[in-house]
Amino acid sequence: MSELQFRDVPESDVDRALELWWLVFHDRPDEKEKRAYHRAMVLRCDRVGAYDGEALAGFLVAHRFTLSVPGGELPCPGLTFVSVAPTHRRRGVLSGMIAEVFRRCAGHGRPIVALWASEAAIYGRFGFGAATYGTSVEINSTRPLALRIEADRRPLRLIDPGDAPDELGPYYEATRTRRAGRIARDTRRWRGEWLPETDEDDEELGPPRIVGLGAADEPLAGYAVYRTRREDDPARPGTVQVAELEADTPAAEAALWNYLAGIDLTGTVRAWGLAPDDPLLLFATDRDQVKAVAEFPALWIRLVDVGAALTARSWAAEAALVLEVRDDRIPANAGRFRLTTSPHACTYEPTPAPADLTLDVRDLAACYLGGTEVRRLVLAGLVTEHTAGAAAALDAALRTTELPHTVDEF
Ligand SMILES: CC(=O)SCCNC(=O)CCNC(=O)[C@H](O)C(C)(C)COP(=O)(O)OP(=O)(O)OC[C@H]1O[C@@H](n2cnc3c(N)ncnc32)[C@H](O)[C@@H]1OP(=O)(O)O
Repeated sequence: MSELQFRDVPESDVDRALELWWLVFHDRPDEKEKRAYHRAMVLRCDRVGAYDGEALAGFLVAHRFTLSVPGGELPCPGLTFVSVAPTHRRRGVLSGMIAEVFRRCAGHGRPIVALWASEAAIYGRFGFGAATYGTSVEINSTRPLALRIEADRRPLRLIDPGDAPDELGPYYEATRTRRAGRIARDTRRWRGEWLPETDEDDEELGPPRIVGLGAADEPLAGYAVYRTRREDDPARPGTVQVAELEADTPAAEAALWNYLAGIDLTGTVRAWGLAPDDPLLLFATDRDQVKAVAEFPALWIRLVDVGAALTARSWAAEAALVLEVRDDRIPANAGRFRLTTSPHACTYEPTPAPADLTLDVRDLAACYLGGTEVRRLVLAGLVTEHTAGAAAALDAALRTTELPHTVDEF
């Protein structure tokens, strides 16, 4: 292996980069239409290649996303298609590509980077922390869904997927201000990622269906995007697979779950990634009927420029704390800094003062959107609290009304 070079992947190399992606994910090259879709998507992204001479040993792309953070949003490269040739594994190819991404972000107004990990063990070493979690839920819908609250009685209506970007887009945008961790979706993303006729991960599922709450001349009060699976054996009921459910109120949410659980010829509703604080988990009468079957780290965040990231979000309470941050990949983040927060302002300045808390940059990333409590990390032995009450003070400042959450896997 000659010395690796980490550089841009020109358009002329995109086809072999896609071949590498199919190879490492044990996938079959897409059919023509899908191939063109992926090619066009990759061309819209920033691209990093690891070149061993002329051979492409590694590849990744960064979507140019905008991510909601508490109180606002930030530009956020979204890493995906991370692929290292099987001939070049464990020789620092991924490490070199990630370092190149960080170089491109630092000082360019991109203080955070996000990804979904193929394996949870990979990205912590690079300073990524799991910033949102998903809860997979399974509902036994062979009997009526038992709920402790009254469902909203407004009419339900089916929405043509073709109209979804216009009908659901503005509603989804509004939810981004409620929950951190959500990426802005343009029409192309709605159509390409959310509403393709065939589900990429499960081709046996039917086409996308959308139900909205509220009459056609009323503002939407909630919606669900779902697909159904028909069983060939008439003795076995089918499945409703929920991709996304958003609602204004618990009553609106109850109406949508009632609808999904009531679809004829189905006996199970599965939702793969609800927010851990989704109201369904509390207002379901029978938690044997509505079961949380898995919890998983969803969106991973890296604070590439800790100061810029911290001062860009809003804060729920006043705090004045010295943080000692460890970051062995980006030295500018490492050291002691005084964090001063209030609901109106935030400063973050280097200081020689002794630390109240010592923490790794990956753990700060896990707490950044408000999804993980610092106190829990102290209890787990990951964060050191030098001043009693410092973790509680930081938690009070980080707190958000609703937990961060996203189902926009990329
Ligand atoms: C955001 C996304 O796209 S996620 C998709 C990630 N890609 C895949 O899973 C496709 C198949 N796998 C691959 O292409 C490669 O094995 C990769 C990308 C996971 C790793 O690439 P490599 O070039 O081998 O990683 P690299 O040599 O830089 O390893 C860096 C460190 O991570 C560790 N590491 C790498 N892969 C893994 C893994 N799968 N599990 C645990 N640790 C890992 C290495 O041991 C090394 O540890 P060290 O720093 O203690 O020595």
